[in-house]
Amino acid sequence: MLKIYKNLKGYIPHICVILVLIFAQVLTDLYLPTLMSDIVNTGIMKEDVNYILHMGGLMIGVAGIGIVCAVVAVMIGSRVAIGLGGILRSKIFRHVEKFSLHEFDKFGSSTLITRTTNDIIQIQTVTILIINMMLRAPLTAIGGIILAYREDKSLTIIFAIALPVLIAVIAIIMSRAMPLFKQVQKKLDKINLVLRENLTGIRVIRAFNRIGHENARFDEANQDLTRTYITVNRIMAFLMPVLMLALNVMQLSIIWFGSVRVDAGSMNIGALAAFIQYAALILINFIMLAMMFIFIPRAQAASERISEVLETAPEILDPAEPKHADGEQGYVEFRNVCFSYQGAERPALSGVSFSAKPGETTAIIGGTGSGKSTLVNLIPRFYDVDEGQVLVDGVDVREQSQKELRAKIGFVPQKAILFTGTITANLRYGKKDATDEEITHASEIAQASGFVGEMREGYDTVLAEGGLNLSGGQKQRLSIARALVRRPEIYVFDDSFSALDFKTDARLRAALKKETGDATVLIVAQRVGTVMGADRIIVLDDGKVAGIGTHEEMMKTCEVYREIVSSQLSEEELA
Ligand SMILES: Nc1ncnc2c1ncn2[C@@H]1O[C@H](COP(=O)(O)OP(=O)(O)OP(=O)(O)O)[C@@H](O)[C@H]1O
Repeated sequence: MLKIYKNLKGYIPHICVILVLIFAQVLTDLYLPTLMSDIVNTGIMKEDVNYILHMGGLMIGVAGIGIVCAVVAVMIGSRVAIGLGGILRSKIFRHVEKFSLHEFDKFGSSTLITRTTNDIIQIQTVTILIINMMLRAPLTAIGGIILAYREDKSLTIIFAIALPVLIAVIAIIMSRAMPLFKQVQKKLDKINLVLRENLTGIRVIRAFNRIGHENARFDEANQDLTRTYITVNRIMAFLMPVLMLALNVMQLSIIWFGSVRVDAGSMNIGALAAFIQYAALILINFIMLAMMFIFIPRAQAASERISEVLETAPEILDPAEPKHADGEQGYVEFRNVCFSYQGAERPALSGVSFSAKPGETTAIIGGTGSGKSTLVNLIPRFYDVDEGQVLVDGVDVREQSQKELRAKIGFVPQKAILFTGTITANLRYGKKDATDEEITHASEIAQASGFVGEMREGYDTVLAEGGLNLSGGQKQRLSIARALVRRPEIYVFDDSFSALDFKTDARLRAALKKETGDATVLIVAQRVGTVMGADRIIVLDDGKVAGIGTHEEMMKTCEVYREIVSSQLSEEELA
């Protein structure tokens, strides 16, 4: 947790003010019983009404100062805690932005979201408590003991007996509750996971009639959490009564032994009244400290999870001195590339070599899982190769700045991802200053202008989260248009025509050919029809290149390609 609190550097002045305020409030809390003792001894015993009124007024004033200090301290404390939450959220967001896909794969997106939201809220809540209680509780308890000792030394023995017993009871209760609190955190994570999977997979769940199964899965996680919560609360239920019992026993003992001492003339009534108040103050602050320790383990778990994200170094970093590719534009070359995903048994790609030049279309075809997407993901350096080299414009991608490299590429991912906002905003995503003409032109080529024109708001139509209000094919076409607006040197279409019907696919490719005249085009496809016209077809089989050449050459020389062609023809013929 200390690591997390290093982020509070900018709030040091605030924290200093809070500490001063809390110190002042503790002084007022501790001063009040002394004033009351004076009222009893001097005012009431001597029936001096003026003294009572004077001291009563002073008490109200002191209490007022205490209240103001407490309120202002809580207000500033909350600001600091919420500020810390803001800092952490932005740090995680910025750090995660630098992650390579390997780190995303390692964490998974759902836990990254929980860590950025839920975990930070936990820390915020505990920070408010810590700021307000960490100093106040021990200071008041210690100050109370000292002042009580000053009022009457022998009566302080009651504290010496009661407090260790009390600490032992709190320690026993907490030692049982703490591990359960940690479990609660983990079980909350489980519920979040089930819930997220349910929300994102709702269509699949309904289509497969698995609502009952999912309900059972949720109920199991829910009941598990509820059971742990109940056990924790059962244990915690002892805390308050035990503390209240201790408070009452302590006060009873103080009154009993105190009155004996008053009777014997060794103590005055004022001191006894003050003593009772100090006892209450000490105990209440012990309770507060105990409460704080309930929340700390939760925040501890949350801060460990946050630190884990922040301490994960992104695998893909820019070189110290990035090289610029001068002269050559649009050259992509793979030299004996091998690549494996973390923890995978077999390499996703091995010994892949080919080169693509400007003005040429290179198509990549192969069965599912043969490594097509993996191959194109290496061009914008989403992952680093294990062996060999990927060169863009003659320079190894690892030696270029990621920004410069990616600026050269118009990437259309396999899953069309659009953002909440208008269609225009989505199409300008890769080129902020694109003109309206550029946008309509790109949409025409991507065969998107037709359906956009039919929408009531046209290009100003607001897309729902992830483009939910569009069909799969419409999303793909907008995603293609977004890449076209950029007019990059290299186009990468990762199975981007799969959701289009044959006619639209053909029209789009014909328009694309004219548009991408001088650029380098890489197309990943499943359909032979999409790749047939390419200058070069790379046939992948189980991560290895099974053949490279034109359609005609491949038909003659590549068995795997012939199999793909014949399987598709027969499928279409059968249909
Ligand atoms: N993020 C990942 N982590 C681990 N393994 C992965 C990951 N992505 C892909 N793989 C594995 O790498 C291999 C190649 O996957 P890839 O996505 O490149 O295939 P593909 O040819 O594009 O398949 P498809 O046509 O189904 O999209 C597969 O065996 C797959 O299971």
